Amino acid sequence: MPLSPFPLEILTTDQMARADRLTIESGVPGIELMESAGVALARVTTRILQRTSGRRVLALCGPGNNGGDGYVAARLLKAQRYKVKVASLVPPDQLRGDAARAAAGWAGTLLPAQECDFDGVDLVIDALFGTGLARDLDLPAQTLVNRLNQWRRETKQSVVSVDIPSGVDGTTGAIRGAAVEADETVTFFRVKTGHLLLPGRTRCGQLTCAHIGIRSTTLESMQVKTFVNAPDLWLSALPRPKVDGHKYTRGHALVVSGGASFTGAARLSASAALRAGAGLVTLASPSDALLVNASALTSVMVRPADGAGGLAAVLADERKNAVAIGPGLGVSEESCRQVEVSLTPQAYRRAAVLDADALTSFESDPFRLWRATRAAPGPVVMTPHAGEFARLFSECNSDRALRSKLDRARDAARVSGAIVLYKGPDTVVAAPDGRASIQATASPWLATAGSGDVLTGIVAGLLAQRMDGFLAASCAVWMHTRAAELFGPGLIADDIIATLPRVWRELFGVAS
Ligand SMILES: NC(=O)C1=CN([C@@H]2O[C@H](COP(=O)(O)OP(=O)(O)OC[C@H]3O[C@@H](n4cnc5c(N)ncnc54)[C@H](O)[C@@H]3O)[C@@H](O)[C@H]2O)[C@@H](O)CC1
Ligand SMILES: Nc1ncnc2c1ncn2[C@@H]1O[C@H](COP(=O)(O)OP(=O)(O)O)[C@@H](O)[C@H]1O
Ligand SMILES: [K+]
Repeated sequence: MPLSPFPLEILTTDQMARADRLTIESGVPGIELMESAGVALARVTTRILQRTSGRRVLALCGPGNNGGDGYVAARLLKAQRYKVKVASLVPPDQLRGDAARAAAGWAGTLLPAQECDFDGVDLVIDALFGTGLARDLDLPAQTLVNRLNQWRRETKQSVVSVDIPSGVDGTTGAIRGAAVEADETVTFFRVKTGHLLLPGRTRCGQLTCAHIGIRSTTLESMQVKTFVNAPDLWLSALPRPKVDGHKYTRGHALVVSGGASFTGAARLSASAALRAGAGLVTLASPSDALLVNASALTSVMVRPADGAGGLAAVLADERKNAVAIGPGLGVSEESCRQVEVSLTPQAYRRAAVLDADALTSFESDPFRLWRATRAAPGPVVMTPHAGEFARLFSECNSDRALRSKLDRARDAARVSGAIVLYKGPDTVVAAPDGRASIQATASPWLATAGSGDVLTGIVAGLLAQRMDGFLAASCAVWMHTRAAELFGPGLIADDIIATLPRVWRELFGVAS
């Protein structure tokens, strides 16, 4: 299990441009960086060509430095006796700076991209646009990209994108008119937000991040707060049971159940909280659901609690240091009151996870919820999916073409004062202090009823063990995905819970 597939920091395109600039100012010539980028690109390309026994390469080169990388790789591949052609989107005399120097080093076939022919080509290098893409592709570029995608689908030949598939916005992950569908993408120094956020993520294919001589220290002045969600981010904060500990030192999570016909969701959360390591888990159940809950649970305790008053009575026990509320709760005024009770300021730092109906119940008055989340005594994690996010954070959700999921989640964290875990295949966790993580792997098997309830429980279990709220939410997302990856096809929500021990074994480095 790799601790992280990439270095942890994720950059915007502006931050990447700054890292380039600082490196060049520190004395490394830009052409050297471009040469290293071309070497990394040629290496990935050669690996694919050897695997597929391909020999004929077409490099599509654009007007900027991304095109420059393409020229360097073309030269290196030709030197290895591959049959290489370059097709340029602009007349080469329009190139400037390092890109012009790289193009001057190309001594082979050069055609206008609009006239290029994909027939007989084994692999295409997409070096049209990289992180300098500033607007939607114009029509000729869109036509070229669409032709390339069609050729790839029909022939099943490979496309390798330089830095980012052309047409994907490197910061938001949005598609600017049209975008290349790549089999592999080679980026440099650090991944960009647009590589990990949808829909850009689906265009990258296999993503690798190459070292080209930019030093990590260039990031020191930038205060990067966006991270790949991987064990490196939170492993040192992961709770471990202590030899001299007991169940109360591992925390006590309280999960709030819905009424008699909606109990399954909260039971999934409760069992997941236990598997995530909470020492004790209690299910607070309406009286009419007590029997069904009690008969379906063994390790989880069940206590009667009717409405907000009943919940307040159960929560009078300070040892219950994390609450999970929302799955199967029902949308109602009483649910709002139960959420407010869960977040009531206390002398001690009780944490809370709000999901599903705990969020939707505040749809008509989100500010009422923000008042409660802002006043809460401990970390609060909200876990909306896209629908719940749109309902609750309509103000943060505007300008979707310009503002990424990451930006919107950060705004939501700022207005609510809570940690926002915005679900989806590209789950973002954003904290009010500006930290954010993006999950870099996804398992489509998670798209199954109840998997969100399990995630809520995992977050609650980690919070009960007093893990930092942002790290607990990020870790929960990773464990949830990892369990789904390990289990694979056929997964239902219960299987995520059953697979958590394997995930723990991996994290603690114990052979299974
Ligand atoms: N600056 C550096 O030191 C390094 C940069 N590298 C490469 O340089 C790339 C960034 O280079 P650039 O900043 O030159 O940017 P790009 O090469 O991504 O594209 C910028 C060029 O495209 C034009 N352009 C932008 N959007 C357009 C659109 N929609 N339609 C038509 N033209 C458009 C711009 O006017 C500019 O001429 C990276 O992606 C990477 O591949 C690498 O060589 C590593 C080192
Ligand atoms: N296609 C997908 N790929 C990866 N993860 C997904 C996908 N679809 C859903 N998920 C994840 O599955 C979970 C579903 O949660 P949610 O929508 O609340 O479902 P439910 O309410 O049924 O539990 C979330 O963690 C979400 O990120
Ligand atoms: K590209």
